[in-house]
Amino acid sequence: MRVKLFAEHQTKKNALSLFLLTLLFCFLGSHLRIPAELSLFWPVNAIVAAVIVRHPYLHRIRYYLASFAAMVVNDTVFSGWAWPAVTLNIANLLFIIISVSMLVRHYLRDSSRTQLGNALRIFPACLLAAFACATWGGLAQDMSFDVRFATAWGDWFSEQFSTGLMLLPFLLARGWRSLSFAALLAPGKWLPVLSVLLSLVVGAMIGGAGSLTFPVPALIWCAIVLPIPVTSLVILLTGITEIVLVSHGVMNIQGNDNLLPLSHLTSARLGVATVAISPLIVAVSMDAVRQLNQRLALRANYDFLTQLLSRSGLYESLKEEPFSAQRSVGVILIDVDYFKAINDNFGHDAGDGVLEEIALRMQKVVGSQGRICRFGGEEFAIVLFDAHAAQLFQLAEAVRQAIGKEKFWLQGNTVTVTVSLGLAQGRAGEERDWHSVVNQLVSAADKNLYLSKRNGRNQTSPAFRTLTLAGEVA
Ligand SMILES: Nc1nc2c(ncn2[C@@H]2O[C@H](COP(=O)(O)OP(=O)(O)OP(=O)(O)O)[C@@H](O)[C@H]2O)c(=O)[nH]1
Repeated sequence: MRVKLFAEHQTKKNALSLFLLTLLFCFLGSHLRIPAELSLFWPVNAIVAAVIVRHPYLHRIRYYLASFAAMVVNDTVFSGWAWPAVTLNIANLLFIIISVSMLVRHYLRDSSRTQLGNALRIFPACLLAAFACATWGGLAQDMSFDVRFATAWGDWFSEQFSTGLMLLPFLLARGWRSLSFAALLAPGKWLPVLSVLLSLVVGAMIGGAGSLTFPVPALIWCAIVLPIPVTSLVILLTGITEIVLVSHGVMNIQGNDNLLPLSHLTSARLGVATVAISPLIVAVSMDAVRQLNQRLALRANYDFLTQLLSRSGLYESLKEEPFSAQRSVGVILIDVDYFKAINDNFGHDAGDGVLEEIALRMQKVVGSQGRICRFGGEEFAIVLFDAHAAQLFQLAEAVRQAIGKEKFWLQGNTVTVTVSLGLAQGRAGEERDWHSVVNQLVSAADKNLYLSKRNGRNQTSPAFRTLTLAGEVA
């Protein structure tokens, strides 16, 4: 049974749940204090912010006050603070209010496909929220604990900014339910996670300023192969581990007393190298995306069966043809005669074979004179630029004869296959691109093709003596 902590119209339940949730994480956060007044980790602010962003009806003053009350209670009871419990927690409240205000609208609007956009918004939200929080917290700590403002500000800012940046992407990530845990067990998926672990160990052994960056390439590898929710979890755990290792002196970023006898400079150099590898990994992944796009474009622009241009491929290729209102363009539309009978008598595969063979024969005849495209089903089109009407007609006749003259071999039978053709020719005139010119010529050629069919098939219409340049298409 799932326990729902929040429901839209249950004010008391929502306030109590938020109070208890805040109290629980404040308690945990307080016990991470080492040994000074402030915590090593203060996850409460990011957690409460994420809860409110996920349940936007909690974005109300009363719920912020419930959360604030829990923080004050925790500090009063467990730390014995009185006035500082109020002043310091206003800083925490500022972080929550500012980050929620900057994220709540986008979170509702963004679909799971725009998770990246979501993640990118978290950066400025954490920056501003941490800035405000650190400024108030620094002043409050200066007054209550006599700590220098600059030192306190630095502590607050770095802690809130890093904790927010680590926790919020994880807490706001969508798509957990659609994850397949079996798929995550594939070596390709857990190897990058293992690399993150190894780089943390190596970082701890080498020490020095560069060691913090060692997991970066492995994290980018995770980002490339793992789903966003899992990547955000790995990033969160890596960040927490590094902070804990540094705070406990295991990862010595000062460069002294490291486990291996390596100098400060060696660590820095290794860190720089690690940072340099990361863009390379991103570049490799971008290249893979580009190749995929090219393959998809190729698939859309070419007909799988005949390897001729598809209809969209034809129109796409027309964009490369220099446009001029004076140039003439011709269209030959070709339709196989009684093709249904071929399918019915010899089967669909034999029909496919005929289409492939027709494509080959057309390519032999047309060569580089024009563009051939499979226009659909058993219909083809040839587009020819700057040709006279006579050339267009002669090419159409050559195609018709190349197909009709030599028999086709179908399942041990020789079969004559013929085609009917329709022609149209014109100039751009008022039109602004070849796409619309050719479109209109195809309609005209289709009417002529119908004439060829009606007059007995295996012929070209109009006959040469009646084919004249149609003039301007428009
Ligand atoms: N094998 C095969 N058949 C196809 C393909 N695309 C369309 N067809 C078939 O082509 C046939 C076209 O039939 P119709 O439009 O009746 O024309 P037809 O039999 O060629 O007769 P006419 O055009 O009037 O001479 C249909 O049976 C379609 O199923 C394909 O890719 N492969």
